[in-house]
This record gives sequence, C-alpha cells and structure tokens, in this order.
Amino acid sequence: MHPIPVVTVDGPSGAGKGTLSSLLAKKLGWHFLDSGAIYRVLAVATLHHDLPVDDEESIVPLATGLDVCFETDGDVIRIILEGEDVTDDIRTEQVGAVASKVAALPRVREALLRRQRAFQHEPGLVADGRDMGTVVFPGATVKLFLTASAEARAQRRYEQLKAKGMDVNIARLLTDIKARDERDTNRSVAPLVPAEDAEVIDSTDLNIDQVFDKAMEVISSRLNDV
Ligand SMILES: Nc1ncnc2c1ncn2[C@@H]1O[C@H](COP(=O)(O)OP(=O)(O)O)[C@@H](O)[C@H]1O
Ligand SMILES: Nc1ccn([C@@H]2O[C@H](COP(=O)(O)OP(=O)(O)O)[C@@H](O)[C@H]2O)c(=O)n1
Repeated sequence: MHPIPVVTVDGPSGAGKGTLSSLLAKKLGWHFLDSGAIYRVLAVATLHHDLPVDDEESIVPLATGLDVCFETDGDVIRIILEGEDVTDDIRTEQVGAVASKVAALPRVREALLRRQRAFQHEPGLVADGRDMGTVVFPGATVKLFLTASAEARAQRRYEQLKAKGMDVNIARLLTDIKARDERDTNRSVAPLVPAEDAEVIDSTDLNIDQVFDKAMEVISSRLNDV
C-alpha cells in the first residue's frame, strides 16, 4: 500500500503560504490543512478563557479538547470554535501574536499533533504551517519552504488587512512581523526552519502565478518519481 501523499508548505508570516496551499489543494483535488488557523483558534480560546499566554498547564487541556471544526462554504473555509464562527476574528495581528506565543509551549504543540495528522486523507493533503515538513509530516512526498523579505511580507499583509477594512499601520506591521519571525525561529521546539529536503522558494520578486508555477514544477517532478 502506498502512503497518502502530502505536500508541505512552511515559511514565515505573509510569505504567501495560505494562498499557495489553497491553490495547490484545488489544482490537485487534495485536502488542505491550515495549521496556523488551529494555533490562531487556540489563541482566541486562550483570550476567551482569560488565561495568561505562558500558562502551559491550563492551555494544554484547552488544546487537547479544542472544539473546532472547519466547514467548507464554496471557496471559503469557515472556522467554528465552540459553535461560534471565528473565521474573521482569528485573522487579526493581535491574535497572530498570541498564537505565536501559545505555539512556543512544547506540550501545547504535542497536544495538537494528532489533530493535524488526522487531516491526511486520500487522495492527498496540502499542509500549510511552520513545522509541517520538519515535525508533523516528516515523511511528506514534497516539501516546500516559501519565504520573502520582511518588507515584502509587511506590505502584503498591509494590503490584505486594508482590503478587509481594518485600520492598519505599515511600520507597526513590519515590527510585528519581525517579532513573530524572531519568536517562531528561536523557540526551542519545532522552530521555523526549512526541512533538509525542502525546496526553498523566495517569493519577494514573484507574483502569485509565478510562485504557483514554480511549486507545481517541483511537485510534478517529485510525484513522477514516486
Ligand atoms: N507572490 C505574491 N505576491 C504578492 N502578493 C502575494 C503573493 N503571495 C501572496 N500574496 C498576498 O499576500 C497576502 C498574504 O498571503 P498569505 O497567503 O495569507 O500568507 P501566509 O499564509 O504565508 O501568511 C495575501 O493578501 C495574498 O494575496
Ligand atoms: N504549524 C504551525 C503553524 C502556525 N504556528 C504559529 O501560529 C502563528 C500563526 O500562524 P499563521 O500561519 O496563521 O500565520 P500567518 O503566516 O498567516 O501570519 C505563527 O506565528 C506560528 O507561531 C506554528 O507554530 N506552527
């Protein structure tokens, strides 16, 4: 029996992972795991329950019992926490910052492992995150690491949040992105690094179509090899 194929897309905030992963999942007709959304939902739950972000003892059971589901609504995936639609609430930079703090707690990451691996279903999975290729799916068929300069990522985030009608400041976004990079890269467990066998794509000077074509080239050649 051949294993269910997995394509992992890891990289820093704003590199375009979510955009690329959902395009790939659509093209391949595979499932999609937005692992960052799970950490973001946990961040919202942590805030709802008024827990300090470093209180590992209390956040681990919250992670284990997290009542979250992903519902497909046309092209949009709606995220439901404890029966409440939090699809838009989880996308703020404030929630992103809290997510990266709770994500630095080793036992919280461990508590979320099985939940993430459960997304591996036929005919295949595209998994988006920070440690998809290194920790969650180390045997993945294809590993991509998508990056871009901090300035390009802040600019993209600025346009994305502004389009949603949010009040945003580009200098503040750049500072936040750098702080998040720092936390994600330097944490002791599952730090943000490309897997040894990952193909690194720098999207600083590439548009979405060019990134997609490059990724499909890598995927097609690897899938032909297995
Ligand atoms: N190659 C690219 N060039 C320009 N903008 C991009 C590119 N890739 C993604 N974007 C835009 O940048 C924003 C952030 O992308 P997203 O996929 O959410 O990043 P990530 O999941 O890595 O945080 C989105 O508004 C997206 O449309
Ligand atoms: N596999 C993952 C995915 C996200 N995360 C954490 O969750 C935060 C939010 O993830 P995200 O992918 O939604 O963030 P963006 O790239 O969209 O900004 C990140 O800053 C990481 O700290 C993680 O630790 N591991």
